[in-house]
Amino acid sequence: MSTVIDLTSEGTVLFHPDLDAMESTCNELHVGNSRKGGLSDLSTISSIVSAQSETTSTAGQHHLKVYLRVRPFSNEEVSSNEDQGCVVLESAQSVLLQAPRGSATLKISGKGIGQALHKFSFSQIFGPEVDQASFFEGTIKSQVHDYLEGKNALIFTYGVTNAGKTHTIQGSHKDPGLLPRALDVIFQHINGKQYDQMDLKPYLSSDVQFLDPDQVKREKSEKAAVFALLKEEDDQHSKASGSSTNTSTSSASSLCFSSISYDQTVDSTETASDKERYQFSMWVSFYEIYNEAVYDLLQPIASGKNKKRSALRVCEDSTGNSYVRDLKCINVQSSKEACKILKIGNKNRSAASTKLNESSSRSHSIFTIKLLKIDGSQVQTISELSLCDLAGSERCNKTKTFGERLKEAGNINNSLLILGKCIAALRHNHGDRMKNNYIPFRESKLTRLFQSVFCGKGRACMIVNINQCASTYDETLHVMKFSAVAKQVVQIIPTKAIECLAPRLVGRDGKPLVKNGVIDGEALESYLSEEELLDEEDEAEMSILPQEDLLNVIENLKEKLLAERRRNLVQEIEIRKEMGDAMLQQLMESDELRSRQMAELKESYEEKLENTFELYKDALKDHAYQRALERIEDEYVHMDEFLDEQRKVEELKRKLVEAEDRLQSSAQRPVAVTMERAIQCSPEPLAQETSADLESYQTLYEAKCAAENLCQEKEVMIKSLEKKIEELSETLQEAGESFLEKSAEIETLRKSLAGQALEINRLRRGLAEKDALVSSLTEELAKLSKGHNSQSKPRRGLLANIKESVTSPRKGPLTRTLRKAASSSTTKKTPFH
Ligand SMILES: Nc1ncnc2c1ncn2[C@@H]1O[C@H](COP(=O)(O)OP(=O)(O)OP(=O)(O)O)[C@@H](O)[C@H]1O
Repeated sequence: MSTVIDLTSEGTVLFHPDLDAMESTCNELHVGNSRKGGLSDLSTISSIVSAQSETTSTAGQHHLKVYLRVRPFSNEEVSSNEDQGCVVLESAQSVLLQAPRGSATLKISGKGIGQALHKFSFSQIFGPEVDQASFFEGTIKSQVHDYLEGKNALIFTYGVTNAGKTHTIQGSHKDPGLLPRALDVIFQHINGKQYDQMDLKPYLSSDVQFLDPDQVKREKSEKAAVFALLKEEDDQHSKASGSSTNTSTSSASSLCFSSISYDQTVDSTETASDKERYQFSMWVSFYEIYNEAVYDLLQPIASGKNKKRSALRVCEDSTGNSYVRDLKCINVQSSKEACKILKIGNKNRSAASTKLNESSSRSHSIFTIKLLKIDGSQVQTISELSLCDLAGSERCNKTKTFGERLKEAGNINNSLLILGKCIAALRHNHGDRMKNNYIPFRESKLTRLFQSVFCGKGRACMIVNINQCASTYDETLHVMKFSAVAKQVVQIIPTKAIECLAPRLVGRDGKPLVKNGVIDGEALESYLSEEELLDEEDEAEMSILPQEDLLNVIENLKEKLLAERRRNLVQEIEIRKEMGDAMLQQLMESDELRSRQMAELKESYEEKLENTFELYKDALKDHAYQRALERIEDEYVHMDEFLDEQRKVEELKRKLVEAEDRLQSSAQRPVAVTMERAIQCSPEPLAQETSADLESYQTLYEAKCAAENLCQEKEVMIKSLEKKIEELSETLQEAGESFLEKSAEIETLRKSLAGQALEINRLRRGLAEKDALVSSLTEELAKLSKGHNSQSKPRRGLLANIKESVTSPRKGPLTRTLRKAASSSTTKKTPFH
């Protein structure tokens, strides 16, 4: 597919949402077919694109930063001839990709599809020689500083397996990556200003929960339990190795760092006294999205073969922001503690083997750091920094996956595809303000969780990791095309972001604690989404409610349920009716269209037939006329010549008659003998007379011979004329036969037309039957819906359970829900302090 670069539009490129079509800013060059100066031409386009990209970043608008990191070759790669110069770093912003021998790209470019050379531009490119510290400095350091100022940030890595994503995010013990470095910057900033109580905790997507002493106790024991996981592992390691030295090189067990130093100056508008006033509380969580299910990486994995990890739900709060429900969020007091959390999570991370990389991670892992900025007992801001290590972006065919692995690969590809679609739609919407394309955030867990950042609640930054291996060139090219689109995304971040992010403080059960200084129970309804409300009620204690209250609650719920069902049913009927109408309309339209098309077809066939018939007739006439002309030309004798000849023949005939007469008069003497004798011995007068006769005879004889010759010639001519006439008549006969054949053909075509007309009639009849069927179905549907309305039979499920909970002393979750609901309705309003 070729790149379409449209320099007239603001976004400069047109593209398909499909990833294969995402070739936006990549500038493809024809190898061996480049016009003179082609490279410079395209470079110009590229620079226009980048210039536009950078200059449109007005206040509040930021182009998504897309950084490229090229990892160095490993020794094995060098020895297996992976280095074929596929990646050429042109400058700090542009890179060339040259298809190597054997790559699919080169093969198809050889067939004239696509190109062998591609050029891409990035916010910044980091070559293989760039170390972790410089990479951190050049990429996310400024974002970490913004984060300390209360702004949200999302950093995600994208690339094929083995491209260096995990190395970039986590790094190793000796060479820590972005996450440990970010943690270090954060802790150096908040050092000495930590809020050491654990009674303020992030809640839902961006609120804060006030914990009572019991809850604080539970938090502490949960934290201890999580850290105990690492202790267990350490113990196992030391037992296994028989010494206290851990020599493992896996990132999961070796990540701990000690020697990071930075310039810790954080640009801030705050005064020194402001800075001193604030305290910070930091909470981290670590989870993964694997096969479209979210798992808490800090949840201990139950032992036993059939024990499955329980997946967490992605919910939305009343502001529409997604969060992972029941995700562990652990308070950390130092970067060391945070790193331990990372280590624990890594241990749990699913990483089964694929053909490409034994330790490849096929899940998206997300490490989130929430920072509360506290002024006394008031939470000023809550900011969130998420680092997401996306799963390898290679496609199923490359990894040769089967069964469960295929499903896994499909899910990875799907969520990355949805991410691609969202990015493309975001870019498209910005490019054309008139269009407001649907952005499919909700189609995958990953994009649901990223949605708020992409929609202005923070700044996102994408790190594209690539290797330079020839064998993964095609996948790498795919990654680059994806990033080319991402680079065009513009994020619009409200300038008053900090105020917007000021969190709400909620109580033990998640209810907002304050409204005009008083607890507001009613606000709870609007604050939590319906789904959330029910979920929260699940956990309420209900068994202590008196039976009467419970029955009331049940009645209430029953009424709500019935009303909801009625509403749903009406909606369903309406939708079905609309669909039926639409289908009918469509059928009618298509029938009309078909009839019209058939009539047009018939007309055009008839016209064609008539034209062909006329053509044949004309051709036959022409042919006959030409043949006749040819014959006339061949046999044409001028009239004068013909009359002359006739006259000569008449003359000769006359002479012949005279000669015969004379011959009769001298019949007693045979001419020849007399002549001879007269010549030899006769007297003079006789001789004279005889010689005159002889001369006359001779002339006559010659004339007779000439006349005979002429007659013969004429006879020959007459015969040849007769022959020609015969031939002419044969030709005419042939022409007549071919005319008859053509007429027969025309007749057959006419018959087939009549057959088609019959078929049309049959189709029409079929359509009428279908119409009848549709109307009968519609009637049936109407009847059904009436019947449904009148039936409205109660379902067991929820009500049965509720009733069961009333009669049974067992504490089920629903019982608890009702109890809590009832207790919340009777709660006294108390002022907040
Ligand atoms: N910049 C770099 N410098 C040196 N080595 C690197 C660099 N980037 C990656 N590596 C090495 O390359 C190998 C693969 O890297 P890594 O595991 O981070 O890839 P990945 O993209 O995360 O793969 P996966 O998708 O399977 O998780 C590792 O051995 C890593 O140490």
